[in-house]
Amino acid sequence: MGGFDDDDLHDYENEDLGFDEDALNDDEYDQLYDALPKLKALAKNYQVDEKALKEILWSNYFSVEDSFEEVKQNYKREYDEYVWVVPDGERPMSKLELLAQQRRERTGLRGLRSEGREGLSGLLGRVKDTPKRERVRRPRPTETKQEEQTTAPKPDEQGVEEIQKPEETEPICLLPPLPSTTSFNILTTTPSSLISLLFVRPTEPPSPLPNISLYTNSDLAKKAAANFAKPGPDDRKVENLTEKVAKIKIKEPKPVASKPKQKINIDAELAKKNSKPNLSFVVIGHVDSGKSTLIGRLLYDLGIVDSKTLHKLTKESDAMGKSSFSLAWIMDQTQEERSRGVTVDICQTQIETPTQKFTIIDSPGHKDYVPQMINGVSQADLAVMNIDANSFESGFSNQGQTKEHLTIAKSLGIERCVVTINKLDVTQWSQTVYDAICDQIRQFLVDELAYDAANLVFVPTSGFLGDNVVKPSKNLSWYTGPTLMQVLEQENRAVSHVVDKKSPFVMVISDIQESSKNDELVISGRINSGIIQPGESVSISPSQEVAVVDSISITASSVGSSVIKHDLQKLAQEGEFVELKLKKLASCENIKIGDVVTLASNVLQPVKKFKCELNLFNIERPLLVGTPFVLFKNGISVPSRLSEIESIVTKDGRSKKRRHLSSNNKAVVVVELLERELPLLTVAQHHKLGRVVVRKDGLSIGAGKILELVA
Ligand SMILES: Nc1nc2c(ncn2[C@@H]2O[C@H](COP(=O)(O)OP(=O)(O)OP(=O)(O)O)[C@@H](O)[C@H]2O)c(=O)[nH]1
Repeated sequence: MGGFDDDDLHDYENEDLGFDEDALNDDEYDQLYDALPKLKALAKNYQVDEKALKEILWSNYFSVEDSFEEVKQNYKREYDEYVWVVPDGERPMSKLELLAQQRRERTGLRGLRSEGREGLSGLLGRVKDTPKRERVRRPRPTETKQEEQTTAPKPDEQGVEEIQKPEETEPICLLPPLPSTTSFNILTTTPSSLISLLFVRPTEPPSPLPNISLYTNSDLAKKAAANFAKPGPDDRKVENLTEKVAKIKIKEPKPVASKPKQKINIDAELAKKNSKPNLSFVVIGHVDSGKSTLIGRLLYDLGIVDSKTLHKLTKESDAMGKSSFSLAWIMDQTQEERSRGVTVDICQTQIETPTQKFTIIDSPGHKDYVPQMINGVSQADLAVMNIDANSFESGFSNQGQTKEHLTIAKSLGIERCVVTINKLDVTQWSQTVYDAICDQIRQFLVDELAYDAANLVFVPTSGFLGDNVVKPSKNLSWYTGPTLMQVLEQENRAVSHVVDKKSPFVMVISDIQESSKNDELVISGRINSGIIQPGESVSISPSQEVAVVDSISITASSVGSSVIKHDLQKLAQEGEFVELKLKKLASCENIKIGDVVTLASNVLQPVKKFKCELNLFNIERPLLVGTPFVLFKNGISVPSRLSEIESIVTKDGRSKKRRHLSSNNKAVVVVELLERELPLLTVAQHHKLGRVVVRKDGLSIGAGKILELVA
């Protein structure tokens, strides 16, 4: 793969890459016209034209079976009686075939095409060749190593991999070049925005975490070599990768003293913390479904927001003509959010009941703020999908965000989901409406996203009036299940797990507060794995800055009290949202949101490329090697491109070569980050941090699991 600059990306936007019939060599022409009638016969009941069939054959290496699979996936079937099937021998000729026939008539040549027709072999596109001239055959991915060795070019045959003598000896006369085929448009009949993901249930459990091993200098090379030592189906590629991974250079961090300030009994401290399970949940859903109001109501009814505060917010919202937003303003705190009545960024708050702890993340529902919503989901264990019962269809349609949010949540490793059917006051508390919505959402979650039905809970609510949020509702007499708060307590117990204190410490920075001192900074985020104590030294990737953790604090409110407490911690553990005060930094400027903090003894090396299993949603244009997109990871976005398509994975688990990716494909690909390196973990190292979302032109087009890091 050669270099790729910004100009290339702009060029790509206006260019149709991929199939060009004129560029086929003779061998490919033979294969195309051998396979085309067979594919046409199979696809006769599908709304697909001949040009598209040719392109599909080309992209599937002329395999009729694979091409037909692609036709079935991407093209509508039409009723037999509407299809006028012309017998092959009588059908009108395409422009290409007409030219070929003219040529045959002039040369008297016979070709190889099956079914009694003369083939195009040796005729089209090669017309400028003289009969004596040797032809070049391009390599095919299915060719074996051995074949490559026997056909390896000699030094004086640069670029020529196999020399074929022409079989025909008759003189070939020249024809004008064929008009070029320009468009590559095989997915135009695909519904444009239906989001649907073929999700394969991960084999590893969602939590607790598998052991994460962050590699030190020599570990990395050893581990990579060991991983790749076993022979695989694609040995040659694996060997190359091993070589690349082994060459990763790891910067040695500057030595910083790493000793906890205080000697504590770690097990006792962890036992104390774990006596209260801790759940982080994100509220997602279509714009205006009532997410902020629902959270505001929860906080108010738990006594965390007092009447005085709510009264003040009601007066302020009244003054702005937005009185219905008073509860929402508990979470929507910025001027922009309040004046527009729309949540713009995530807002997070921690609360503590007598028996449990919760982190609540409010996310934006507007389609322009999906990146912020992705950030919120990546910090949560559980999603609460909030549905507006009064306008369910607009949120659930392909233009709405309900399906997109659910798809992203599942792709980012959220295995449990609570669905609140909200604003039921507007539907006169109708059970029929509630049941119908539950059925549709359940079907989507189970059938399309492969959620386990046992991990889904449905709750009817009115956030505005407070029905069934914390207090049971008198209006919902037909509902006998738990309130939303009771469901959250059940879920907290279900997801809680014992933290492995030996897991390496990893934390993604979600916020930074500057300090008046040059070598100090306060960073906050959720601890993704392991434990940390004041006094220990940390490394921050990608800059590899090192610092000492001076103090650790947690900010939370207790149920029944509106006082917000900032508690200093002797130790912090996985799952907690913390503020770390860092000292002795050589430079604060290099530290950014999305950076990854590890212990200084476990440096995480940033990379520019990674291999990943990419699950595509419904997309309008095929993805080809070189296609640019934006990668979302750790709360930041990075311009990237598809660097290599290794294979696509069929529904029955077989892998196939393919030159492009289309809707709902699952593929193993290599992604290249274009502007900066990122510190990444594979999905085997961390179930959640090893996942990415990709977007293009403002739409989420797919999600991936990182399989390997490539230098
Ligand atoms: N009738 C009724 N109205 C509600 C309910 N919940 C919220 N609303 C109203 O719906 C509007 C939007 O509420 P928000 O809480 O801002 O909605 P949101 O989902 O947080 O909005 P975004 O974050 O911008 O997507 C406000 O006018 C609320 O008063 C409810 O249960 N019943």
